[in-house]
Amino acid sequence: MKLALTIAGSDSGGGAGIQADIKTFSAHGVFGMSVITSVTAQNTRGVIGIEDISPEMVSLQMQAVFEDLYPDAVKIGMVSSGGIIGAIADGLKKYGPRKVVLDPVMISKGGSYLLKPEAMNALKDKLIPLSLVVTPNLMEAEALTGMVIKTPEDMREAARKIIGLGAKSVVVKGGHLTGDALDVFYDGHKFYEITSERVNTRNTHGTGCTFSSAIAANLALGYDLIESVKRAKDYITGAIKNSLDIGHGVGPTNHFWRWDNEN
Ligand SMILES: Nc1ncnc2c1ncn2[C@@H]1O[C@H](COP(=O)(O)OP(=O)(O)O)[C@@H](O)[C@H]1O
Ligand SMILES: Cc1ncc(COP(=O)(O)OP(=O)(O)O)c(N)n1
Repeated sequence: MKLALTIAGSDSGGGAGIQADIKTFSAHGVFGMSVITSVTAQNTRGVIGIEDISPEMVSLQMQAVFEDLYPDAVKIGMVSSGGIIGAIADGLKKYGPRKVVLDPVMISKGGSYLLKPEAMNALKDKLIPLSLVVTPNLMEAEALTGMVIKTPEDMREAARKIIGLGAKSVVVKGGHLTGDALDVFYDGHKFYEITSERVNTRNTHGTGCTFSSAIAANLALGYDLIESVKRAKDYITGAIKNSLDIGHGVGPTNHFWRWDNEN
């Protein structure tokens, strides 16, 4: 059995964060574990409350996981504060996992800050250099680079700049552009354009979480990085095509679509 760890926030509505990550790991046949950074009161309509876990408790959760169940891959999502980022960075340096996927979550679709603005520099300086791949959406790539991103060439330029921050590789996600859903992967040497048809749905809650945890699941299974990104793209496309019209707002991705289609 392969093991994957998510270090992220809890979404009470089950569509994003830890809950989306664990469902994604399970759908890949990977045993999921969690280090919870923050508890959000959230549903398909948005976030109504956030309470962070203490940095000390984040460190203890990492200790508990790494000193017994050492993960084959790690995904990092909502990290909220500078103190939590420091605790995660210290844990990563102490335990040394190599396959680390960083989804630099900043603001929810509804506009709530999931990363405190004053923690942006800590994310850049402490977590990006420890990651194998960073997966910003367009707004996150703009915040990391100071660029305005509107075209695939802008996405490639942003990817170059993010490699300049110390990332080993990057996927700039084009989910918020128009036209095909184009993601740009760059490993510092070569660009890959990974495209799918755009699914016409409002139910896209948790897309970034699902995509990054699918990359981590595939890395845990032993696929190389570019193959893991391609397989994650197939997974997220299916999860959006079959997304769930539940709740009264933006519904979540569906992790049971392969199972549903087979049964
Ligand atoms: N409507 C859509 N149709 C197909 N793919 C999409 C759609 N929206 C997002 N994606 C894909 O989902 C993944 C997550 O992207 P995105 O939604 O931009 O992330 P985030 O949730 O971090 O904002 C990317 O692979 C992106 O291309
Ligand atoms: C607890 C928590 N973590 C991350 C997110 C962001 O999720 P994401 O997949 O980027 O999607 P949306 O918020 O944009 O739906 C979150 N909302 N909650």
